[in-house]
Amino acid sequence: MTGTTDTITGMTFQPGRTALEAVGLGVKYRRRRALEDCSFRIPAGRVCALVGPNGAGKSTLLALAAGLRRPTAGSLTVFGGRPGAADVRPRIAYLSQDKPLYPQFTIADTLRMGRELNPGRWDRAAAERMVAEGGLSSTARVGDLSGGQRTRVALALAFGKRPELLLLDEPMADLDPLARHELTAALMGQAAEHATTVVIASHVLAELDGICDYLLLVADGRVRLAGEVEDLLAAHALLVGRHEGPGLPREFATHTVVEARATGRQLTALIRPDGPVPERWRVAEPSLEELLLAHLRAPGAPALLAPSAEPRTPHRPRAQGPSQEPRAVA
Ligand SMILES: Nc1ncnc2c1ncn2[C@@H]1O[C@H](COP(=O)(O)OP(=O)(O)OP(=O)(O)O)[C@@H](O)[C@H]1O
Repeated sequence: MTGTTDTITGMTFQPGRTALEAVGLGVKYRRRRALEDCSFRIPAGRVCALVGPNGAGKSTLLALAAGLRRPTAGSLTVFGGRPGAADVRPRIAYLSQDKPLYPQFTIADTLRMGRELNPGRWDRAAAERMVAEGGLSSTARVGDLSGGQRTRVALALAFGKRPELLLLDEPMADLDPLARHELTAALMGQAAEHATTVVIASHVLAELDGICDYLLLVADGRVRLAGEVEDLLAAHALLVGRHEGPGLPREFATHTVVEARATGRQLTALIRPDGPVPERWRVAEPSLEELLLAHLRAPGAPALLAPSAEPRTPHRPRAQGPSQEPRAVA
């Protein structure tokens, strides 16, 4: 496999291949708009953080990518195909927030089901390792497990499928810190070993730092930031300086101000600099958490797509007809 190795994640990725591409993507639930005119691309082999406030559209986006829902406008493709298509679906593993499992099954029954549902691609060793590392007995009933233990079994099913695209909807929410740490390591190991593309929705911003090399920030159904974490961080600057009177300092006029906050006599601003910043400001590159928090607090800030996140398919808006109405989840 030809590709470049990421220095943070150790993963091999192929910048030319596209895992996910959205063009003018929209979803409406009856009258409610969950996603609107979203266009972005996630290159294959990336570990992408999907971030946004409650109700931003993250779960909707993951359900679309898993082929469980259809867009009401635009398109979303996975490895160039329709997510629900017979040749694409086996390449995707999706772990929803509610992690559906059969409570009456034992862990062994559950893994056997995984093997039967994924003939020819089931990685028994990976699935069993995931269960064993949690100290779980294969004879334990799923219904008797704690929330975190069920998450582990659900992840074992997802890993066992040996997916090319792993979609995780807040997978760590009910795990204790140690289990989170272990599962993150297992996830990264799997992803690095098999060059899996991972899209992971999470509200725990600190947890994403160091795991993810790609970012998709959505707010109010729209894409706000998309691209390599490194590039997005480098495109921003955190300024700290003296607050002199009301309003934004005049020297900010040439820059894009994402957010500016005054605390007493101090002003802290996250900007996208366009040219030099006067010396009176202390300038630092923001952390991922600072970048995300500033954008979450300032939903009106202009969106930014890195070149690698620009879709390659041209956007041709179509009139919406009855055939584009929402359909039931498969
Ligand atoms: N089945 C549904 N029927 C009607 N509206 C829905 C449905 N599912 C989601 N929505 C609405 O669509 C919008 C996006 O929801 P979604 O669950 O995708 O957001 P989210 O970013 O995953 O939120 P959270 O972080 O709270 O999980 C919200 O306004 C939500 O109320």
